[in-house]
Amino acid sequence: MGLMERNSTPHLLEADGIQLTLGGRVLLSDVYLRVTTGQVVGLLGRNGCGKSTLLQAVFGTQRVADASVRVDGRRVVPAYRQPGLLSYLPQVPLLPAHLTATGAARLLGVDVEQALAAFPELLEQRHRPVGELSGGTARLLEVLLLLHTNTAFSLLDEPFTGVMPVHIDALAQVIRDLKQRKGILLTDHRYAEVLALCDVVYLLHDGRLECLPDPLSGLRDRGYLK
Ligand SMILES: Nc1ncnc2c1ncn2[C@@H]1O[C@H](COP(=O)(O)OP(=O)(O)OP(=O)(O)O)[C@@H](O)[C@H]1O
Repeated sequence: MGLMERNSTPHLLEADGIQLTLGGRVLLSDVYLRVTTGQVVGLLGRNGCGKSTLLQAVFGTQRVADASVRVDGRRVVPAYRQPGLLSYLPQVPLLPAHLTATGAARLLGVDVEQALAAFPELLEQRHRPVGELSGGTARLLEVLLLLHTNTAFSLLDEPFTGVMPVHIDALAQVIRDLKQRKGILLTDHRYAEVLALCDVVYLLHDGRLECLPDPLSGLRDRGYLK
């Protein structure tokens, strides 16, 4: 039984003291990150600054010595092993080309009609292999399925990439609706969409993670936005 079935009380996901050197470069050195259920949290930073690596460190597929990832104060490393805790959407395509949306949803324990309800044209294609969908449509499908998994938290690496603007708006609304029952940590370079959607915004810079109290002016002051 997953965290979400046990009770409807809020949960807290924390990553703390994540230090990582890759290829001789200190990538993550001073990281504290928290996400609660009911929140959408954004993670921003330049290309190559380590956002994907940080998501993988939280999920547990990137091994980090002495990583402290906690749920409700209890250490869970690797976190992916904890049933009902995390779903993770990597930056690269996730679903095998031969799988249909219906088949993928079944594997993930997701109700496909519910997951795709806001996108009728995608729902109509639920019996087609993913490999026959356009790149942006396949990405949208992956994001929707991962969001609808029965986990307390979802980690999404670039959910908006390749998705057309009108669908990004609808997807943002799905995320807003779903945060009633889960916490969502996402990274994306679509800053306007991220700022409009997120309750909390972190900036990763030179290995340090900074929570921006006023994201718009914080990003402008640091030269990330004009
Ligand atoms: N196994 C590895 N060995 C050495 N360097 C690595 C390894 N994996 C990733 N890197 C490097 O770590 C850095 C961070 O990569 P990462 O994908 O986490 O960045 P990112 O912030 O998600 O970037 P983007 O916004 O471009 O997706 C990059 O410079 C990358 O080349």
